[in-house]
Amino acid sequence: MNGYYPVMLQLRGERCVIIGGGRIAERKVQGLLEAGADDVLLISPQITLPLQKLVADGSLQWQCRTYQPSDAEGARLLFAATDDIELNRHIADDGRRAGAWVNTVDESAGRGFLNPAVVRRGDLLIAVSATGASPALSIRLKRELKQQFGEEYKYSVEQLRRLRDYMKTAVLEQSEREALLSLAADEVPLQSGAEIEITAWVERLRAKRLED
Ligand SMILES: C[C@@]1(CC(=O)O)c2cc3[nH]c(cc4nc(cc5[nH]c(cc(n2)[C@H]1CCC(=O)O)[C@@](C)(CC(=O)O)[C@@H]5CCC(=O)O)C(CC(=O)O)=C4CCC(=O)O)c(CCC(=O)O)c3CC(=O)O
Ligand SMILES: NC(=O)C1=CN([C@@H]2O[C@H](COP(=O)(O)OP(=O)(O)OC[C@H]3O[C@@H](n4cnc5c(N)ncnc54)[C@H](O)[C@@H]3O)[C@@H](O)[C@H]2O)C=CC1
Repeated sequence: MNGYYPVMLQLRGERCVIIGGGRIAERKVQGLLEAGADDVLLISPQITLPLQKLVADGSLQWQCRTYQPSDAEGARLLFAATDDIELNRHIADDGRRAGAWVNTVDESAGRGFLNPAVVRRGDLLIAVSATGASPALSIRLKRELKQQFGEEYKYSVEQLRRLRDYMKTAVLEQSEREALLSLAADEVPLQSGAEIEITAWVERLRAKRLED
């Protein structure tokens, strides 16, 4: 079995290298930038118009040339995103030898990582993967999740974070903190509006806990 282990990576300061500059490379670059990656290098003799715009505004570094094996060196994440399966396989091998995590956009995948379909609502990040069996299913589930977890979750998760930060110092007993945070999570999605007054919220949750 080829298993998969989900993780949330922080990419700030980490070098991400994409080989190829077509529609698929464009989607990979967009995903990286949405995740806060700030050292993204793309190598390709041709790139799409949206990619050119990202180069122009400084979000993306571009070397206008074909791939060479040393490109894998120093990459944390490496994307083999050309339209040449053989070449993608070579890029993947070079990348693994250089110690990078490799994403291959075609069936030459082999060992490495896959990109899930992603819904972002502020700090809430929902990722779905059919691990290669069906990108179409991942896209459908993403559409459904977007409807189920609307924009109001951004506000809700912000408030939950504030509450939790506050409780770390204000509610010292761990079992109580856990119970209150669990009750607060049950209240989500919150009606978005002004910032919730935290001490009143904690008192309300305490009262609710006693009721239960
Ligand atoms: C294994 C994986 C590796 C990887 O790329 O990470 C992979 C591989 C392949 N995709 C192919 C096809 C398509 N992929 C998409 C779309 C997405 N593909 C994504 C991920 C993944 N795709 C990984 C597995 C994820 C999983 O299974 O859940 C998404 C979720 C994330 C992303 O790419 O960032 C993104 C949606 C983003 C969004 O909308 O949110 C579309 C639709 C479209 O482009 O609009 C099509 C056309 C329809 C179809 O074929 O189903 C092909 C055949 C290529 C060919 O025919 O030549 C291969 C190669 C193969 O399977 O052999
Ligand atoms: N993973 C996924 O979600 C999907 C993957 N695919 C696969 O992705 C591949 C790429 O698709 P597109 O981006 O639409 O293709 P495309 O033809 O638009 O782009 C290919 C890019 O690779 C570059 N390239 C070619 N040779 C190169 C080299 N030696 N060095 C550096 N760059 C080079 C080209 O200049 C071009 O920018 C497809 O062949 C297909 O197998 C297709 C659909 C979805």
